[in-house]
Amino acid sequence: MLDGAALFLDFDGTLVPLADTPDAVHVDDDLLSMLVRLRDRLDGRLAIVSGRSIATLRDLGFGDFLMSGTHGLEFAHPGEDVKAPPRLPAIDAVEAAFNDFVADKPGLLVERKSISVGLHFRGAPIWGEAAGALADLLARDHGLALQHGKMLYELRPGGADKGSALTALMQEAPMAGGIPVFIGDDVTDEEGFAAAAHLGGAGILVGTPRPTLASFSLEQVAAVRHYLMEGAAG
Ligand SMILES: O=P(O)(O)OC[C@H]1O[C@H](O[C@H]2O[C@H](CO)[C@@H](O)[C@H](O)[C@H]2O)[C@H](O)[C@@H](O)[C@@H]1O
Repeated sequence: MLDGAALFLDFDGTLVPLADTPDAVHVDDDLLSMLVRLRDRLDGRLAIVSGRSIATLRDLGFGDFLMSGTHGLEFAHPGEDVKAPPRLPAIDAVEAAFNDFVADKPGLLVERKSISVGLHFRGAPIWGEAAGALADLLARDHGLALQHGKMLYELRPGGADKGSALTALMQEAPMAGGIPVFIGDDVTDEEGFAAAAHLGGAGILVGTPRPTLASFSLEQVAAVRHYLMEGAAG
């Protein structure tokens, strides 16, 4: 089924299971070597499209891959510099406000990212509503985009999403000419599903069924890995 595809892969919750904290995920060598084999079969048409920053994705082992990071704001080809907007002073102000908020609330976590900042409440779900209210207020005060995630609120510059990333990458080598297939699990992946469908391809939703713009589904990360492995083996 993947023959002819231009494959766009989300990271957290798609290639690796969700973990308690952002730093607790593990990328195994088997995953990386399988993705390399699959990319070879697809004549290079494989990209990682994540909410993570490209710096973090490179640290996790994806340095050799075409990538878009921070929900469509960053781009990088293997071995090349990251193309990204600058880190705004407003992001530093939000990070300071988030740090004040979490100071007396064990379990909450502030994730400093290259050009954005996340407030995680997986470790203290009781604070989810208050975290959302704060994130919403700060987004409006500072003119930033509020990105919803899984047990996460993230503030970032607007003007891009995973759909715009897919559309941009489809216009150039190596993705151009393929049929776009976007695999992801989160709400931030919905724009990717929509853009893939708009260009004649499709989205694949990972995880529990929900209203989605994806046309297909896979039930969990293990099923994604199996599906990709079969694609890599041909
Ligand atoms: O677009 P993705 O690759 O799925 O990245 C989205 C966000 O993923 C990370 O947060 C999520 O995964 C964490 C580790 O499993 C989990 O603890 C957290 O609850 C999830 O929301 C990452 O930390 C964010 O920066 C990404 O934006």
